[in-house]
Amino acid sequence: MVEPLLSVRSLSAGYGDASVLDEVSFELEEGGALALLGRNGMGKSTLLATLMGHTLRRGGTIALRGRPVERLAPHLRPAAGFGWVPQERDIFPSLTVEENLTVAARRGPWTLARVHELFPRLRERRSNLGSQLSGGEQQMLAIGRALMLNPALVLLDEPLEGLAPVIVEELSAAIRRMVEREGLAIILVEQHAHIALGLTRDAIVLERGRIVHRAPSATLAQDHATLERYVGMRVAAKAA
Ligand SMILES: Nc1ncnc2c1ncn2[C@@H]1O[C@H](COP(=O)(O)OP(=O)(O)OP(=O)(O)O)[C@@H](O)[C@H]1O
Repeated sequence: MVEPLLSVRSLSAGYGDASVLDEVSFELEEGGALALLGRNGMGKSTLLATLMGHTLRRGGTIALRGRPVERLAPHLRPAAGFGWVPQERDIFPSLTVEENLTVAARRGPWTLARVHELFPRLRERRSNLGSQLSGGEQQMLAIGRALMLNPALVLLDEPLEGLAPVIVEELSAAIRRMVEREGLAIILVEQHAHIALGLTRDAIVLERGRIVHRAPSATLAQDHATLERYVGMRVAAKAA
Protein backbone atom coordinates (compact mmCIF):
# COMPACT_ATOMS: atom_id res chain seq x y z
CA MET A 1 0.00 0.00 0.00
CA VAL A 2 1.30 3.45 -0.88
CA GLU A 3 1.64 5.66 2.18
CA PRO A 4 -0.53 8.80 1.99
CA LEU A 5 1.09 12.21 2.17
CA LEU A 6 -1.27 13.29 4.95
CA SER A 7 -3.30 11.08 7.21
CA VAL A 8 -5.74 12.66 9.66
CA ARG A 9 -7.52 10.32 12.08
CA SER A 10 -10.39 11.16 14.45
CA LEU A 11 -9.13 14.70 14.91
CA SER A 12 -11.05 16.73 17.47
CA ALA A 13 -10.01 20.26 18.41
CA GLY A 14 -11.25 23.67 19.49
CA TYR A 15 -10.43 26.84 21.36
CA GLY A 16 -10.47 26.85 25.17
CA ASP A 17 -13.71 25.22 26.26
CA ALA A 18 -15.24 25.47 22.79
CA SER A 19 -15.15 22.30 20.75
CA VAL A 20 -15.08 22.91 16.96
CA LEU A 21 -13.73 19.86 15.10
CA ASP A 22 -15.37 16.55 15.84
CA GLU A 23 -13.66 13.28 14.85
CA VAL A 24 -12.39 14.46 11.46
CA SER A 25 -10.66 11.77 9.38
CA PHE A 26 -9.31 12.00 5.84
CA GLU A 27 -6.26 11.23 3.74
CA LEU A 28 -4.46 13.06 0.98
CA GLU A 29 -2.16 11.33 -1.48
CA GLU A 30 1.17 12.74 -2.74
CA GLY A 31 0.41 15.54 -5.20
CA GLY A 32 -3.25 15.51 -4.16
CA ALA A 33 -5.47 18.58 -4.22
CA LEU A 34 -8.34 18.72 -1.76
CA ALA A 35 -11.11 21.32 -1.52
CA LEU A 36 -12.43 21.98 1.96
CA LEU A 37 -15.95 23.37 1.69
CA GLY A 38 -18.75 24.39 4.02
CA ARG A 39 -20.62 27.46 5.15
CA ASN A 40 -19.10 30.17 7.36
CA GLY A 41 -18.13 29.04 10.83
CA MET A 42 -18.25 25.30 10.07
CA GLY A 43 -14.60 24.72 11.04
CA LYS A 44 -12.61 24.96 7.81
CA SER A 45 -10.05 27.48 9.07
CA THR A 46 -9.94 25.63 12.38
CA LEU A 47 -8.97 22.42 10.57
CA LEU A 48 -6.05 24.16 8.83
CA ALA A 49 -5.05 25.89 12.09
CA THR A 50 -5.15 22.51 13.85
CA LEU A 51 -2.83 20.98 11.24
CA MET A 52 -0.47 23.87 12.09
CA GLY A 53 -0.82 23.30 15.84
CA HIS A 54 -2.60 26.57 16.61
CA THR A 55 -5.69 25.16 18.34
CA LEU A 56 -6.34 22.97 21.34
CA ARG A 57 -6.30 19.37 20.09
CA ARG A 58 -8.57 17.12 22.13
CA GLY A 59 -7.83 13.87 20.35
CA GLY A 60 -6.84 12.20 17.13
CA THR A 61 -3.69 11.97 15.07
CA ILE A 62 -2.01 13.77 12.17
CA ALA A 63 0.74 12.06 10.16
CA LEU A 64 2.74 13.61 7.34
CA ARG A 65 4.50 10.97 5.18
CA GLY A 66 4.02 8.54 8.04
CA ARG A 67 5.53 10.81 10.70
CA PRO A 68 3.22 11.66 13.61
CA VAL A 69 3.18 15.45 13.93
CA GLU A 70 0.18 16.17 16.16
CA ARG A 71 2.40 16.81 19.19
CA LEU A 72 4.92 19.01 17.36
CA ALA A 73 5.09 22.65 18.49
CA PRO A 74 3.58 25.06 15.93
CA HIS A 75 6.96 26.64 15.09
CA LEU A 76 8.34 23.22 14.08
CA ARG A 77 5.52 22.33 11.67
CA PRO A 78 6.86 24.31 8.68
CA ALA A 79 10.11 22.33 8.89
CA ALA A 80 8.01 19.14 9.08
CA GLY A 81 6.55 20.01 5.68
CA PHE A 82 3.49 22.21 6.21
CA GLY A 83 3.22 25.48 4.28
CA TRP A 84 0.38 27.65 5.59
CA VAL A 85 -1.17 30.63 3.84
CA PRO A 86 -3.50 31.99 6.53
CA GLN A 87 -6.61 34.01 5.75
CA GLU A 88 -4.98 37.15 7.20
CA ARG A 89 -1.92 36.63 4.91
CA ASP A 90 0.36 37.82 7.74
CA ILE A 91 3.02 39.31 5.51
CA PHE A 92 5.67 41.51 7.11
CA PRO A 93 4.68 45.12 6.29
CA SER A 94 8.08 46.67 6.97
CA LEU A 95 10.11 44.14 4.96
CA THR A 96 10.48 44.32 1.19
CA VAL A 97 8.80 41.75 -1.05
CA GLU A 98 12.14 40.01 -1.54
CA GLU A 99 12.89 40.01 2.19
CA ASN A 100 9.44 38.58 2.90
CA LEU A 101 10.20 35.75 0.49
CA THR A 102 13.70 34.95 1.71
CA VAL A 103 13.44 35.57 5.46
CA ALA A 104 12.39 32.01 6.29
CA ALA A 105 13.27 30.17 3.07
CA ARG A 106 14.36 26.55 3.16
CA ARG A 107 16.41 24.66 0.59
CA GLY A 108 14.56 22.81 -2.14
CA PRO A 109 13.18 23.11 -5.64
CA TRP A 110 11.27 26.35 -4.93
CA THR A 111 13.71 29.24 -5.27
CA LEU A 112 13.24 32.99 -5.65
CA ALA A 113 13.56 32.55 -9.43
CA ARG A 114 10.81 29.95 -9.55
CA VAL A 115 8.49 31.98 -7.34
CA HIS A 116 9.13 34.98 -9.62
CA GLU A 117 8.30 32.81 -12.61
CA LEU A 118 4.98 31.82 -11.00
CA PHE A 119 4.21 35.41 -9.91
CA PRO A 120 6.02 37.89 -12.22
CA ARG A 121 4.41 40.76 -10.25
CA LEU A 122 6.54 39.81 -7.25
CA ARG A 123 9.68 40.29 -9.34
CA GLU A 124 8.44 43.70 -10.49
CA ARG A 125 7.61 44.68 -6.90
CA ARG A 126 10.63 43.05 -5.23
CA SER A 127 11.92 46.29 -3.66
CA ASN A 128 8.51 47.50 -2.44
CA LEU A 129 7.55 47.11 1.18
CA GLY A 130 4.90 44.58 2.13
CA SER A 131 2.69 47.47 3.25
CA GLN A 132 2.76 48.98 -0.27
CA LEU A 133 1.16 46.00 -2.00
CA SER A 134 -2.40 45.62 -3.25
CA GLY A 135 -4.53 42.86 -1.76
CA GLY A 136 -3.86 40.57 -4.73
CA GLU A 137 -0.12 41.18 -4.53
CA GLN A 138 -0.16 40.47 -0.80
CA GLN A 139 -1.86 37.16 -1.49
CA MET A 140 0.72 36.27 -4.16
CA LEU A 141 3.43 37.14 -1.64
CA ALA A 142 1.82 35.00 1.07
CA ILE A 143 1.69 32.02 -1.32
CA GLY A 144 5.23 32.70 -2.60
CA ARG A 145 6.53 32.83 0.95
CA ALA A 146 4.92 29.47 1.74
CA LEU A 147 6.49 27.97 -1.39
CA MET A 148 9.94 29.26 -0.35
CA LEU A 149 9.65 26.93 2.67
CA ASN A 150 9.62 24.07 0.16
CA PRO A 151 6.68 22.37 1.86
CA ALA A 152 5.30 18.90 1.21
CA LEU A 153 1.78 20.32 1.47
CA VAL A 154 0.39 23.85 1.17
CA LEU A 155 -2.68 24.89 3.16
CA LEU A 156 -4.51 27.76 1.45
CA ASP A 157 -7.16 29.55 3.51
CA GLU A 158 -9.53 31.51 1.24
CA PRO A 159 -6.76 32.87 -1.00
CA LEU A 160 -9.25 34.48 -3.40
CA GLU A 161 -11.34 36.25 -0.75
CA GLY A 162 -12.12 39.90 -1.49
CA LEU A 163 -10.04 40.12 -4.67
CA ALA A 164 -11.05 41.62 -8.04
CA PRO A 165 -12.13 39.10 -10.71
CA VAL A 166 -9.03 39.64 -12.84
CA ILE A 167 -6.78 38.91 -9.82
CA VAL A 168 -8.90 35.88 -8.90
CA GLU A 169 -8.20 34.54 -12.41
CA GLU A 170 -4.48 35.22 -12.13
CA LEU A 171 -4.23 33.53 -8.73
CA SER A 172 -6.40 30.59 -9.81
CA ALA A 173 -4.10 30.02 -12.79
CA ALA A 174 -1.07 30.06 -10.46
CA ILE A 175 -2.71 27.57 -8.06
CA ARG A 176 -3.63 25.33 -11.00
CA ARG A 177 -0.03 25.44 -12.17
CA MET A 178 1.28 24.60 -8.68
CA VAL A 179 -0.95 21.52 -8.61
CA GLU A 180 -0.94 20.31 -12.21
CA ARG A 181 2.52 21.27 -13.44
CA GLU A 182 4.57 21.29 -10.24
CA GLY A 183 2.78 18.37 -8.56
CA LEU A 184 2.40 20.24 -5.28
CA ALA A 185 -0.18 18.95 -2.80
CA ILE A 186 -2.70 21.50 -1.53
CA ILE A 187 -5.69 21.80 0.75
CA LEU A 188 -7.83 24.70 -0.44
CA VAL A 189 -10.47 26.39 1.72
CA GLU A 190 -12.66 28.55 -0.47
CA GLN A 191 -16.11 30.12 -0.21
CA HIS A 192 -16.42 30.08 -4.01
CA ALA A 193 -17.12 26.37 -4.30
CA HIS A 194 -17.23 26.33 -8.09
CA ILE A 195 -13.68 27.75 -8.27
CA ALA A 196 -12.34 25.42 -5.55
CA LEU A 197 -13.85 22.37 -7.24
CA GLY A 198 -12.28 23.40 -10.55
CA LEU A 199 -8.82 23.54 -8.97
CA THR A 200 -8.90 20.30 -6.98
CA ARG A 201 -9.37 16.55 -7.45
CA ASP A 202 -11.27 15.72 -4.30
CA ALA A 203 -13.52 17.56 -1.90
CA ILE A 204 -14.76 17.24 1.64
CA VAL A 205 -17.58 19.24 3.17
CA LEU A 206 -17.61 20.30 6.83
CA GLU A 207 -20.80 20.99 8.76
CA ARG A 208 -20.44 22.00 12.41
CA GLY A 209 -16.97 20.52 12.62
CA ARG A 210 -17.82 17.12 11.10
CA ILE A 211 -17.21 15.79 7.61
CA VAL A 212 -20.69 15.32 6.13
CA HIS A 213 -19.81 14.67 2.50
CA ARG A 214 -16.81 13.58 0.44
CA ALA A 215 -16.59 13.19 -3.34
CA PRO A 216 -14.35 13.75 -6.33
CA SER A 217 -14.45 17.49 -7.06
CA ALA A 218 -15.82 16.97 -10.59
CA THR A 219 -18.71 14.89 -9.18
CA LEU A 220 -19.55 17.38 -6.45
CA ALA A 221 -19.48 20.26 -8.96
CA GLN A 222 -22.45 18.57 -10.68
CA ASP A 223 -24.23 17.63 -7.46
CA HIS A 224 -26.29 20.78 -7.01
CA ALA A 225 -28.48 19.31 -4.28
CA THR A 226 -25.49 18.63 -2.02
CA LEU A 227 -23.94 22.01 -2.77
CA GLU A 228 -27.22 23.75 -1.97
CA ARG A 229 -27.63 21.79 1.22
CA TYR A 230 -24.16 22.24 2.66
CA VAL A 231 -22.55 25.16 0.89
CA GLY A 232 -25.45 27.51 0.13
CA MET A 233 -27.84 28.39 -2.69
CA ARG A 234 -25.72 31.21 -4.09
CA VAL A 235 -22.81 28.91 -4.89
CA ALA A 236 -24.98 26.16 -6.33
CA ALA A 237 -26.66 28.68 -8.62
CA LYS A 238 -23.26 29.81 -9.91
CA ALA A 239 -22.16 26.23 -10.49
CA ALA A 240 -25.27 25.44 -12.53
N1 LIG B 1 -9.65 32.01 17.78
C1 LIG B 1 -10.86 31.53 18.06
N2 LIG B 1 -11.31 31.45 19.32
C2 LIG B 1 -12.52 30.95 19.62
N3 LIG B 1 -13.40 30.49 18.70
C3 LIG B 1 -13.02 30.54 17.41
C4 LIG B 1 -11.74 31.06 17.02
N4 LIG B 1 -11.66 30.98 15.67
C5 LIG B 1 -12.82 30.44 15.25
N5 LIG B 1 -13.65 30.18 16.29
C6 LIG B 1 -14.97 29.54 16.22
O1 LIG B 1 -14.82 28.27 15.65
C7 LIG B 1 -15.90 27.97 14.78
C8 LIG B 1 -15.37 27.59 13.42
O2 LIG B 1 -14.74 28.73 12.82
P1 LIG B 1 -13.83 28.62 11.53
O3 LIG B 1 -13.20 29.97 11.31
O4 LIG B 1 -12.96 27.44 11.60
O5 LIG B 1 -14.93 28.38 10.41
P2 LIG B 1 -14.80 28.45 8.85
O6 LIG B 1 -15.55 27.28 8.33
O7 LIG B 1 -13.38 28.59 8.45
O8 LIG B 1 -15.60 29.77 8.51
P3 LIG B 1 -15.14 31.12 7.85
O9 LIG B 1 -15.36 30.94 6.40
O10 LIG B 1 -16.10 32.11 8.45
O11 LIG B 1 -13.70 31.37 8.22
C9 LIG B 1 -16.79 29.20 14.77
O12 LIG B 1 -17.86 28.98 15.67
C10 LIG B 1 -15.90 30.29 15.27
O13 LIG B 1 -16.63 31.27 15.97
